[in-house]
Amino acid sequence: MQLTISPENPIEWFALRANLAAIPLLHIQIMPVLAKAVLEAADNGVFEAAKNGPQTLDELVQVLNLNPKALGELMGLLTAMGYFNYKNNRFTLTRMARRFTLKDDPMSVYGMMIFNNRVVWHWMSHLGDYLKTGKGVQYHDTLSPEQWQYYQQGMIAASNIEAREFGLRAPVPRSVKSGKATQMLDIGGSHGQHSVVLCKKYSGLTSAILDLPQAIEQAAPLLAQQGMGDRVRHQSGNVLTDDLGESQFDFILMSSLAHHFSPEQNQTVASKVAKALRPGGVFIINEFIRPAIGAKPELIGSSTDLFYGLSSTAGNYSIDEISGWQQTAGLTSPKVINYRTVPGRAMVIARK
Ligand SMILES: C[S@@+](CC[C@H](N)C(=O)[O-])C[C@H]1O[C@@H](n2cnc3c(N)ncnc32)[C@H](O)[C@@H]1O
Repeated sequence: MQLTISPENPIEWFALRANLAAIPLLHIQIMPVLAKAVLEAADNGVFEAAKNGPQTLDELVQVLNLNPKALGELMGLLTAMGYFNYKNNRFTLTRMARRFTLKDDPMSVYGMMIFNNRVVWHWMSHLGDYLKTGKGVQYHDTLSPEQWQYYQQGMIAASNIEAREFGLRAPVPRSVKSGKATQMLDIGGSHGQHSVVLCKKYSGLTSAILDLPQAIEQAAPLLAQQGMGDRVRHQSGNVLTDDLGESQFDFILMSSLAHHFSPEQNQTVASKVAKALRPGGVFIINEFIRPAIGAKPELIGSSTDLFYGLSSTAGNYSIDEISGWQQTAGLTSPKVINYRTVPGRAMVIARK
């Protein structure tokens, strides 16, 4: 996906064509303000305050206890960005804002906004150091319990967008469909959304979510809300150091974890997975994909690549790299399913 600048009149069109528009000013002055405005709006309850209908600025000021001048500026920007409509002195949430910013919508990214505002935003000032040293924040080693909570809530919000499509399109072994195969392993599965959609779809399937103890402490209440009981349960551990056993699982998923690991670590995990799968079993690596060198640059794949470098010293990988780990581990029939709902993201699938 590309974010493009689209001219609204012939003069702007001409300025762009004639290379007179200072595009870097948009990136350095406008875009950081846009991002932070949305994050602070969510964190200060601005979207929630308009949930039940149109609000005047005065009404918002009173409910939110914010400075009238500053909130007026914020509301103007949020309106320009398409989060609110303004008519008869009142602000009304747009359809887009209602779907994605309110806490209780199933597609909401609210948790991600809080994680980004309270935790991730501070990492950005580390980018210059990262460029010099190549060493990222390594946040899995440093988060406080409160930050782990924002992280897990952020992850469930991010996965809400793709979980439905994952459930519809993830290929499982025939034995799972027929109810004969029963065991799934969800590596770094956190909140368990991916396991939950599959276990709801295939009534014979149960899933173990392998994650770090600090993550499980905060993710357990999120999983409990799904009401899956023992069919989807947490298993405390570390995939880099734990043995995954032999011929135990029919289906193994690793979603959004490969980008935190080096290629060598991913190869180690793929080899453990190959051993832990039963014959005919399926291994899916679910990831944002880095466009192959020489391919058309793509904004989501490229920006998440830099972001995962900054946050975990790793990054995105190409389809070839990911399927290479699977094949080196002895798995076959690599196949790719590109998400329709999340641009730049794919399931890379292999079988034993
Ligand atoms: C970015 S989140 C992805 C969560 C979920 N799989 C998803 O797709 O939404 C990465 C998860 O991997 C876990 N994790 C990180 N390092 C791990 C390790 N060495 N072993 C197991 N889990 C790990 C984190 O605690 C976190 O819950």
